Amino acid sequence: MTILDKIVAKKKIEVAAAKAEISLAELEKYPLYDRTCYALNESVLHADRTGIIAEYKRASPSKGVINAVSSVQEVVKGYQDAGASAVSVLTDPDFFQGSLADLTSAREVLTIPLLRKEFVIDTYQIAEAKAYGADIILLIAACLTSEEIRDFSSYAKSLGLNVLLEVHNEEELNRSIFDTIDAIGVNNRNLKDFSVSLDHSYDLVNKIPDRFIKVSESGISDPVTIRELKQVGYQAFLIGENFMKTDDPMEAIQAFVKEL
Ligand SMILES: O=C(O)c1ccccc1NCC(=O)[C@H](O)[C@H](O)COP(=O)(O)O
Repeated sequence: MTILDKIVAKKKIEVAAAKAEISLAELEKYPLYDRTCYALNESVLHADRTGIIAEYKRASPSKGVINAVSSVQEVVKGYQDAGASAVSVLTDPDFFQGSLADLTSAREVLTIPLLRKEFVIDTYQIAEAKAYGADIILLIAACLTSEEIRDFSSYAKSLGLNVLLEVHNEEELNRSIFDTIDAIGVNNRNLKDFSVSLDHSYDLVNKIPDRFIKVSESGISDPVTIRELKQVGYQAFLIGENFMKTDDPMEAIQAFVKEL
């Protein structure tokens, strides 16, 4: 069983428990559910922003605890002030020590798009994303069928959310392209064995149609890499650990941005 299989198995139990506790009808009455989302493409293409989607990440399956002390509001506000185009907040409790409360805390201090970084396997989680403050949902091709990607992205768009599709190889890309997707991210990390290689981004960039925002995800730790990825066609860059592993993620992103 791969780590992704374990995460998805646990997620099914978690989603069933959430549905039993709070119905969809109740979620739809949450104050944040009734709101216009910030547009990911506008923020990424905005001249004053960097293209960085900066992630709040306490822990991960590959690294264990990364940062147990920095508060979510302090960090995401620092990311925004440094010029991030969007912020990503992990909401998985078991493998990443995240929560929906983190998402709402981030929403309270942000005026840029907010991604619910989650393993979505059910439309209920998409409604949750809206109700707890996200503007963007992630659909990971490695744990979804083509039909699920079509249906989930269509439902997300009906709620006014932005959709980021994550792929790791050409097979996943070719079976996952729908007009209800806004951005396509190439994950440089293999979610089955944790190996990281930027070659995945370089290999796939020209196979992604230009109408989608192109995002390179994971394993980015050097501003020079951003310049190189921009040259081949990427507009956005998902970075977590490089900032979160420091004592001061706000200072770390500022220093990084100065070198771009
Ligand atoms: O980060 C992990 O160990 C991981 C393991 C299994 C599934 C997903 C995982 N990470 C999620 C992500 O995609 C990253 O948090 C994100 O792309 C940022 O990556 P990084 O800059 O390398 O922290």
